Amino acid sequence: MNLDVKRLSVSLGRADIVSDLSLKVHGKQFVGLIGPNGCGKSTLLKSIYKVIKPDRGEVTLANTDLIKSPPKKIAQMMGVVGQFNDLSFDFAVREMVLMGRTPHKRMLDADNAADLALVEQALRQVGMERYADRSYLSLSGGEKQRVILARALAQEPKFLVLDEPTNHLDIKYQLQILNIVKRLDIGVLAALHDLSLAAKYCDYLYVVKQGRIAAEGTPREVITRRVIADVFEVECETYMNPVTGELGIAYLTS
Ligand SMILES: Nc1ncnc2c1ncn2[C@@H]1O[C@H](COP(=O)(O)OP(=O)(O)OP(=O)(O)O)[C@@H](O)[C@H]1O
Repeated sequence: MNLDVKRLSVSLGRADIVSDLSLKVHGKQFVGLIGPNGCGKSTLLKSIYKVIKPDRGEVTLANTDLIKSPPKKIAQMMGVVGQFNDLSFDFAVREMVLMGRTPHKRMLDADNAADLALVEQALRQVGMERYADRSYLSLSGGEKQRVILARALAQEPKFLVLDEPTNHLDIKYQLQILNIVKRLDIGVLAALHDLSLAAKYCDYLYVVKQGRIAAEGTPREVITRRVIADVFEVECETYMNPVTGELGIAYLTS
């Protein structure tokens, strides 16, 4: 299932936040968006999952026009884990995750045993099965994040959009969540702040600067001294980690 964003522009208030931006996720690629605070990553993702209406451009997922399609049709294909997960009303954790099944149901359809089994499985995947009866609002930030991912997993998405999915998570759960997402073997577009995690998990990266793509390529192609200095205004050296064989980044700006 390919995601194709073509020449997308979004303005908020009077400011141009995303300008003529194009990107692609091919098939089951895990694609990362990296870039400094305020560069437009969330705005771009929100235009993809329909919270913001872009001024111009096209967004298609498997040839479905996401800008024109009804939200329910999109939710049958795409799961979303946004950046802020607070609610005005409280729900039990199990109810929250059950909401992931809604796009696959008709109005007034009751939840069935298969739905509940998917919910239990999703909660187990994120290590939250013991919290099923807890109130969602009583959870810590990291626990909420894992429940929101469980809701997206219960949705059985064919494509996932993640906005800083490891925000709030300790290192165990950062790795666990990204491993779960990677193993789903579906297309993923994720905004990530941690460049080492982006390098470890992403097949391809887009670097966003002031609402435009400043660089794109594999992690080794784009996480370079020059790009990091240009986009993040931080001096660094990159190296091959001798223990893991992965790309390492040593930050030198004091
Ligand atoms: N309603 C709005 N009116 C004007 N500007 C806005 C509005 N909403 C967001 N912005 C601005 O748009 C810019 C991009 O915000 P966005 O949340 O997309 O950035 P981001 O790259 O996701 O940042 P972060 O890494 O901090 O999450 C920011 O400068 C933000 O202040």
